[in-house]
Amino acid sequence: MIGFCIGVVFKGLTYLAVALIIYMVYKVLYKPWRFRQRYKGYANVHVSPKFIPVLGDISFFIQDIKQNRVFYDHLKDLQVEMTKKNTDLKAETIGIDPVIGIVSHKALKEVLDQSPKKIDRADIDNTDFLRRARMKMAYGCYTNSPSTNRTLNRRKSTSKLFGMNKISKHVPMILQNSQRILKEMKHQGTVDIKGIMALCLNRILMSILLGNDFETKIDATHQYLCNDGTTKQLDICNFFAKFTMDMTSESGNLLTILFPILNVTNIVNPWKRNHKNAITLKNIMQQIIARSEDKDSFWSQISQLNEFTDEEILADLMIILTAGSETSSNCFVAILYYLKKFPEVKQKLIQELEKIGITSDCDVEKMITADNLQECDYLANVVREALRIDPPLAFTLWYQAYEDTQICGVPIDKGTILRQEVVGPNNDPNDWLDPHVFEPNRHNPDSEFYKKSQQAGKIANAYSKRTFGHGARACPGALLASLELKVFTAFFLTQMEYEVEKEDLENDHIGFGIGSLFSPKLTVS
Ligand code: HEM
Repeated sequence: MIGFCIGVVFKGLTYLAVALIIYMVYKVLYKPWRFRQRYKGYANVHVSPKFIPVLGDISFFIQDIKQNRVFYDHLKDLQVEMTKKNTDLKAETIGIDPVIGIVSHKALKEVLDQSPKKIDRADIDNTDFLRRARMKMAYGCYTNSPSTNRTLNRRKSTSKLFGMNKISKHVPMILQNSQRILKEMKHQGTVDIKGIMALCLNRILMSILLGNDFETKIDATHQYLCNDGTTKQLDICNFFAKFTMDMTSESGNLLTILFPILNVTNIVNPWKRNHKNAITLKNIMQQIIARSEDKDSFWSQISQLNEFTDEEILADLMIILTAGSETSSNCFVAILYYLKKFPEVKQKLIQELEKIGITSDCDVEKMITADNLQECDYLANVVREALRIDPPLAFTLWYQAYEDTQICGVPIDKGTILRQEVVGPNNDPNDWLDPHVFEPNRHNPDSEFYKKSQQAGKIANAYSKRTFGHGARACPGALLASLELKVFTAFFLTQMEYEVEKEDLENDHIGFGIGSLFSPKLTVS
């Protein structure tokens, strides 16, 4: 009897092993190989020269990191190559999953013309491989769904609150948080600027979304389950920041790429622990919402509409919190870095700010106002230039073909996943003169640099600027992000002295977009 049972178990295990091998051969080797072979036949599609099983095109990102370059640096070189060859699309495998990158202006225009009927935001929640960490943080949010009427109404209800007239009233609160962070920075001396700015942005967004009294309505700290098995007591903003970091590393976990089922079921660590932290975070947010007296918060305004369920609003606020913190904070780090690297730009900016009275000894609350910042054209162009040269997201979010279609004559099957390229086109030497130089005047049509660019035939159009995406699902937070960046720049530039390490300043392949391992240490005084 025992022998019989062992035999059955052995047979079962053998079948399981064979099934696993067949699955791996099909998914890891055949499917990505087949995808590459198919698109190699099209002259206007870029396919990387070598087939690398398991990692696919992720291997190029890893190579960059090994060479002390920011992980998306190779995309700038690749863009030069692709433009020369009139490439419209890129067929790449992200790990083992095939993805089409929208490269040329022509391809982007064709995609937008086919949206939302044929090509639209992917059904992220219901596509196992797309439902990676960051998107999973806000399961059920509108961002994870194609553009149905309900999705668009949800998007509209929050986007309305991001209009200039609504957000400019937040300038004093953004300033207060900047002052609080500056105090913490001065106290620490040398700071991890990316981490500390992300914290600042978290506080700002929590105030706007959940209520300006959010810190007073909950316990001071909450138990966070760390990935080394220990626990930490963290306040809500540090909780959120740590959670975002752990979710980022979860999305890069090779097992997540090979077995998306782990990512969906959350039954083993680190997925299990991250999932428990997600539940804690949601509970804390629910407590704040229930207790906040701020009738002007996004939560209050949207729930008063009585159009959406509490679950829906909470998921949407969660994705806004995720989408709006690290993006803006990383871009501000890029601004601080580039101002040190290009001191003549910093000088010019300080002169412009001084002209309207924003100086080191001014009353910042009186002088740094939405109206005054509106006057600062050079400041606006500094922000635009940072967003161009080092966009926080190297690509847009995921899109999907909902019918068989074509882009620039290339067949795209129903179900294909797509995304718009950002960092390459933003730095394309075909459109931009000296794209690696931080030159705010390239955005000023009256400047000498702009005229020189035009004479050299470098004429950037809307599709050369991809930082916030294009189309009906482009970033709804662009105005808020730009305003925050202007306030931070005006405030921190005039209220502190800082030094960036020489090694970082001399590295021409550095960048601070999401996922970058670079975080310059700043010495603040
Ligand atoms: C410098 C800062 C930011 C950058 C560079 C940025 C960039 C982007 C990009 C590239 C997308 C994808 C667009 C697409 O898939 O076509 C996106 C989507 C989104 N962003 Fe931003 N973003 C920033 C700040 C913000 C802020 C401050 C908020 C809100 C407070 C925000 C909220 C969102 C949301 C909700 C989406 C999803 C839109 C949808 O699915 O319809 N972002 N962002």
